[in-house]
Amino acid sequence: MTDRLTITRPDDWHLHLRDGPVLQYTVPATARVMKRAIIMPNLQPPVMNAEQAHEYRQRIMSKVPQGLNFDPLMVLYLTDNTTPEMIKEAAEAGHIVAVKLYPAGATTNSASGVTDLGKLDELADALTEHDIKLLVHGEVTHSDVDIFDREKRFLDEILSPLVSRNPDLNMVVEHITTKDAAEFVKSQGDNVAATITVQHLAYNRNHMLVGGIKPHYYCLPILKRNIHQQALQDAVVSGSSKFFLGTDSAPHAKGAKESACGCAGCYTAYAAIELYAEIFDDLGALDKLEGFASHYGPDFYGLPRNSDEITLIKKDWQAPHELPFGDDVIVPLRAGETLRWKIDY
Ligand SMILES: NC(=O)N[C@@H](CC(=O)O)C(=O)O
Ligand SMILES: [Zn+2]
Ligand SMILES: [Zn+2]
Repeated sequence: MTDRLTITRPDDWHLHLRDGPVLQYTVPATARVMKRAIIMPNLQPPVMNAEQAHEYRQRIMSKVPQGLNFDPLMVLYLTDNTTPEMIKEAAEAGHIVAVKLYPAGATTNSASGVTDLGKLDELADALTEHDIKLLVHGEVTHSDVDIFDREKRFLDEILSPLVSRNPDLNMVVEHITTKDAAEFVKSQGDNVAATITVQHLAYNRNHMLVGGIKPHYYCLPILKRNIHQQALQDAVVSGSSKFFLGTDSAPHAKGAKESACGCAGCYTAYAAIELYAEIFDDLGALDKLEGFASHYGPDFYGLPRNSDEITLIKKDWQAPHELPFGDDVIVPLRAGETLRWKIDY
C-alpha cells in the first residue's frame, strides 16, 4: 500500500481567484502548492486586454506570501470586440498565455461573452501566430436546450465545426463533464486537450440531488449522470496526456451558494492536490497522478515542467467547515469531511 507519494510540483490550469480583498485568501490557498495557475478572466468587468491583465496580475502578485514562487498565467476574456491586434499585444506583453471563450450567458459573469462564434475564425490566425491558446467554456446557452445537454450540443454544433475550419488551433476544452467531451478530445490531434475538475471526477448528479439538494456541488457545466463521471475517470486512469489538472476552483460566499438562486462554482483550491490524490488512490491510479497534475499541462502549453517536488502522505485530516472570505465565509467542497491525503510540508 502506498502511503507516501512524491511528485513534480503541480500547476492548476483553470482557476478563479476573483479580485479585491478576497485575493488575500484565494492567492495563498493556491500558491502554497501550485507553481503556476491559469487565472480566469471572468471579473466584473472582465479582463479584456493586455493592460487589464497586467494590472490584475500585479494585484495577485501583491498577495503571494513571502518565500513562495507563484507564477500566475493570465488570460484575456474574448468579447465581440476582441481584435487580432489585441491578441498580438497580449502576446508581446508577456505573462498572457490564452484567451477564454465564454458563450454569452453560459456561466458566472459571462454576459460580455461572444455572441457570434463565427467571429472566432477572424482571430484564429493571430492565436496560432502568437502561440496564444484558446480556452473554451463548452456549453451552448439557448434557453430551449436542456442544461444536461448543453455540453454535447456545443461539441456538435460549435466546437467540431470550429476545429474542422481551424485544424491547427491549440485549444483546451475546459472542465469537461461528459463521455462525449472525453471522446471528442481523444479523437482530435495533439492541439486539442481538456482540463478535468475534482468534482466531476468525484461526483455525479445523484450526489447533488438525491436525499436533499446540495448547493455546494452545483457548478457549471453541471454534474452529469454516472456514466459520464465514469468516462472522465477512465480518461485520467488511461494516462492520456490530453487530460490535465484544472480545478475550476470558483469561490462564492456561503450566502450566495445557500440561496433560493444559488451561484455555480465549487471551492477546492484549499486542498486541490489532496482531493485529486484521494480520487486517483480510490481509482487505483496513483501512478497516473503526476502526469495529470504536473507534466501534461506544461507540455501542452509549451512551458517547462516544474523542477521541484512535493510529497503527499496518506493521513486522515478534517476539512474545515468554513474558510474566511473577506466579510463573509466560503464553504469548501468536502467541508467538515475526512480527507485522506495531505501535503507533507
Ligand atoms: N464553474 C463554475 O460553476 N463557475 C465559474 C465559472 C466557470 O468556470 O464556468 C465561476 O466563475 O464561478
Ligand atoms: Zn467555465
Ligand atoms: Zn471556471
